[in-house]
Order: sequence, then structure tokens, then C-alpha cells
Amino acid sequence: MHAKGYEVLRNPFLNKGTGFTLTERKTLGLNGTLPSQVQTIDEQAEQAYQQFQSKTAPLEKRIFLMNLFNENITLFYHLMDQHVSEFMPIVYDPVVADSIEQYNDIYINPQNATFLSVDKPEDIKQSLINAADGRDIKLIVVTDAEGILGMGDWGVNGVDIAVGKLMVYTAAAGIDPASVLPISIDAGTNNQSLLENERYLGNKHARIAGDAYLEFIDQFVIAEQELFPESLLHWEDFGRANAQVILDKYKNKIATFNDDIQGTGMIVLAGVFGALNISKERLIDQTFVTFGAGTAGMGIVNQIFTELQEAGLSAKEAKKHFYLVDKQGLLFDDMSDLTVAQKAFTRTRNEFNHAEELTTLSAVVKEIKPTVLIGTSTQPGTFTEEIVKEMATHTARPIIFPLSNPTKLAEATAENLIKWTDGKALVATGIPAENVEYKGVTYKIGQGNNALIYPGLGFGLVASTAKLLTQKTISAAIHALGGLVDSDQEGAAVLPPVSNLTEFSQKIAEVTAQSVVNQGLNREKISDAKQVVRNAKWSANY
Ligand SMILES: NC(=O)c1ccc[n+]([C@@H]2O[C@H](COP(=O)([O-])OP(=O)(O)OC[C@H]3O[C@@H](n4cnc5c(N)ncnc54)[C@H](O)[C@@H]3O)[C@@H](O)[C@H]2O)c1
Ligand SMILES: O=C(O)C[C@H](O)C(=O)O
Ligand SMILES: [Mn+2]
Repeated sequence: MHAKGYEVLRNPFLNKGTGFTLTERKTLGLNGTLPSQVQTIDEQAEQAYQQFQSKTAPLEKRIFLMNLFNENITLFYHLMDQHVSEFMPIVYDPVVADSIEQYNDIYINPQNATFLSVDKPEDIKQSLINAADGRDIKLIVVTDAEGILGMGDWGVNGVDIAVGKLMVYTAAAGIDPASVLPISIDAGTNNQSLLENERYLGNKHARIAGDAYLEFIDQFVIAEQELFPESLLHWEDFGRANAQVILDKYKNKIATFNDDIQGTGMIVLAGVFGALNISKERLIDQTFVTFGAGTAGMGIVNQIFTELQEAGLSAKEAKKHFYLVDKQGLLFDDMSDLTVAQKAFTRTRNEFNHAEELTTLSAVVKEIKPTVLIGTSTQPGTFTEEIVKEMATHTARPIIFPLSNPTKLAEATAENLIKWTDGKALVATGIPAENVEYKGVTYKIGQGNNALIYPGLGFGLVASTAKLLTQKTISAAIHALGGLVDSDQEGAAVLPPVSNLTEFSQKIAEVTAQSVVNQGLNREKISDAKQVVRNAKWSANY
């Protein structure tokens, strides 16, 4: 039986509000429930945009858009399509960070998310069934919120990142919003301020860790695969100790990826390619210092390491290009507190005359003279004028990507990097940055955020019914994005602008789908990969 009357109006997937035609109103039992005028979606969008513009505070803007999403999903995406660069920072990073911090005070609606409690593994399956509500789920973004952006543990509040990432998927690549499911795994929280907050909406106990935690994750994956066998599982903002472990456990078994590890590695390599297009240099001639060798930092290092080998270097030669800096300073093989991922890229002390002095970023930059400096440290302002100027004295076009999010955690601003290097730095930032005007040149700043690549990648995998995500497909997607930079213009950005997000996401999706089909990893028969992507694209119209 199809929904009727208020059931239709209250279902955001079905609701068109005043957009219901007179015939629809009659057949759906809506006569008398709406004012008499029938509006087009563009008329509705214009009115909604005017209301949006009347809000001044970013969080107010976000709340308005979320309410619109809760009422009428098609109208929300129709409007977002018209204002993608303006809405991205509101529904996604950085304003999503404010909404996560204030979740317990501003909570109104669960936003079609699934809430799984570590205390109730027996409820996993039924919870997924309830939240999917009969929809055919093709894409899941799941978070346990132990490492929300660079802000640490935010417990159940972190669900907003799963909701936001999925909004970007639809806005950028056109995945049908009825086929997606955001999931919060509430494993408890070690955030004392949440535990002490009487309004906190999640489990009020410490995080469950170790075997019990991994057992819960396993039960979740089993239930998820059983219920939605053709779905892609996207992991977001897990803690450093779990992210890689979980990815390694499932990546060769199901269609899955970790956005912070793989998505970030991909966007950074694409950005480095963009920068090298501008400087006309080669990847194999670069020396990389990564500041913050955690989930994202190691994802970046591994992606570039793989690419260096594809460019002809042996693993041993390729490793020599990396210097990892974390809390301890430069990471050496004799340190006892290294992660598994870090261990593969440590240095030995006898490579240096004064290894014991390499405990700060400043000392490492002086010693190594890197050509590329990447920040995923969560430590604001750490790319100081002194460090950046030192780097610029040894390399003509320093590539500098301060990627820590949200805004308050960035290692440097784009404006300072351009000024300190007299316009020579090739910059990408994690959050959107304004153009920088310097000595008569307008410098455009690429957004080095995985949101520029995961939507196309994920949509391509879903559309092509991929069984697995392989390194081959990852490489194909990176090259598709890295080649889109207009490198001849002075002040050009190293990545394409977010205003073109829908176009290049489409391209990435097509390349991804083609790669899946080329490797025979599609579940269903596909004769034309590009066509399959085009056919799967949802459009925000009635
Ligand atoms: N722009 C993007 O697309 C993107 C993608 C992923 C992550 N990030 C950002 O990167 C940051 C890190 O995220 P993550 O998931 O890797 O977190 P993580 O916790 O796994 O890694 C952070 C690392 O920084 C290290 N660190 C902390 N303090 C330090 C210090 N004083 N000096 C040097 N290193 C220090 C930690 O020890 C850890 O290894 C976050 O701010 C996140 O928002 C950005
Ligand atoms: O969410 C973002 O803006 C990018 C990234 O996934 C992060 O964790 O910072
Ligand atoms: Mn993330």
C-alpha cells in the first residue's frame, strides 16, 4: 500500500509540499491539507533561499537547511545544487563541527540515521531494518566518532559527520538519497565533558575497547552485509588505533573503504599532482615531511609511496622520500610507541649527525629540506613563519598542505603561506579558503579535503555494483582528478574548485566504474560503465 495523506507530507523522501500537483493531491488524499496554489520546485527553492539568506550565524544557516532536509529532501538537494560552494561549508566541514559540539543542545531530529549501541549487540539487525524502513540501501557512512575531524571523541554527537558526508555524496555525485544510511556506533565516550553533561544523548560510560569492541564491529558488518548485500561501507572518523585495523580486516572481503585513510591519501596525491603540473616537476624528485603521522597522515604516505613505485622506484627507494614527524619529533625505528603503519616508514638515527635534536618540526625541516610539507597533526599554527620561510629558501615552489580540520585546528592559513613565501607556495587547505590577493596576483586555493574525491569514488563503486575496491581503482580515480587543473594561469589552484564539484565527481565516478568493470569486479553484468553511472544518477526534481 502506498502512503497517503499526512503520511506523505511527513515523509521527507516523498514530500513535495506545495509542489504536489492537483492530480497528485487528489490521488494521494492531500486535498485540503495544503494551500491552493501549486508551486514549482524553483519557486519553492527561491523562497527557501531567501529565508536561508536572512540567517546570519553559520549554525543558524545550518539548522535552517537541516530542517528543510527533514521536511523535503528533494527540495533541499535542488537548492544545494544551485548553491553548492555556499552550502558545502554549512552542511559539512567546518560548520558541522559546531553542530557536533552542540548536538545535545540543538537536537531536534534523528535525520534518518541508525543508532547502534555497543551495549545491545542483539539489536543491531533490527535497528538497521527499522532505520532503513524498507529502502534499498546501497551506501552506508558509519562513524564511532572517536576521532571526529581533529576534535577527538564526540560520542553519539558524531552522527552528524555521517549525515554530512552523505549529503555531500548526493550533492556532488548524485547518489539517490533514499539509498543511503548514516550510522552512529555508540561505543561509549571518553570525553569527560560529555559524560558530565546531563543532556548528553549517548551511552554514558567509557568507550568499550579491545576484543569486545572489535566483536561488535564484526557483528555489525555481518548484519549490514546480510541486509544490504550490494552496499558500499564507508568508515569515517574512527580512532587511530582502530581505523587501520578495521580497514585491513574487511578490505579484501567486501566493498568498503576508510575515508580518512584512503580518501585523504587520494585527495592529497591528486593535489600534489596538481601542484607538480604547475611547477613542472616530477613526483620522484620530491621529499615529503608529514607532520602528524596518524590515520590521515599514514594514508597519505602510503598512497604516495604506492604511486612512487608505480613510477618505477623500488619499495626501498620510495621509502627514502618520506620523513614522518609526530609528537615525538622525527620517527625513528628504535622508538617504542609507534603504530604499525608508522613502523614501515621510520628512519634510523645513524642517518644523521645529531639525530637527538630532531624532536621538532622546525629542526626536521632545517635538516631535511623538504619540498612537500603536509599537516594532519591537529595542532593549529604549527607551520610557523620561520619554518615556512626556511622551507622556501631550499625549494623553488614549496608544496604546503595544512589539512587539519576544522578551521581552528589548521596548521597555517593559505594567506600566510602565500605571503611568507612571496607567492611561491603551492597550497591546499582542509577547509575552504578565500582567494589570496598578493602583489597583483589572485591566488586560488584548492580545498585539500577528501570530499573532493570520495563522492565520485563511492558513487562509481555503487553504480558499477563493485565487489571490492582495489588499489588499481584508487589510482585511476586519483589520476582522473589530478589531471583537471588549469596550470597555466598565474595563481592557479592545485585542485579544481568546489563550484565544479558535480562535474568532476561525475568524471571520477565514470573512471571508477570503468576500472571496476575492467577488473571484472562488478556483481552485475555491465556493457557500458559510463552509461551505468549516468543512469544511476539521481536528480533533485519532482
Ligand atoms: N583535509 C582532509 O581531507 C582531512 C582528512 C582526514 C583528516 N584530516 C584532518 O587531519 C587531522 C588528523 O586526523 P587523523 O584522523 O589523522 O587523526 P589521528 O588522531 O589519527 O592523527 C593525528 C596525529 O597527529 C599526532 N599529533 C598530535 N599532536 C601532535 C604534535 N604536537 N606534533 C606532531 N604530531 C602530533 C598524533 O599523535 C596523531 O598521530 C584532523 O584535524 C583531521 O580533521 C583532514
Ligand atoms: O571531514 C572532513 O572535513 C575531512 C576529513 O574526513 C576529516 O576528518 O577532517
Ligand atoms: Mn574524517
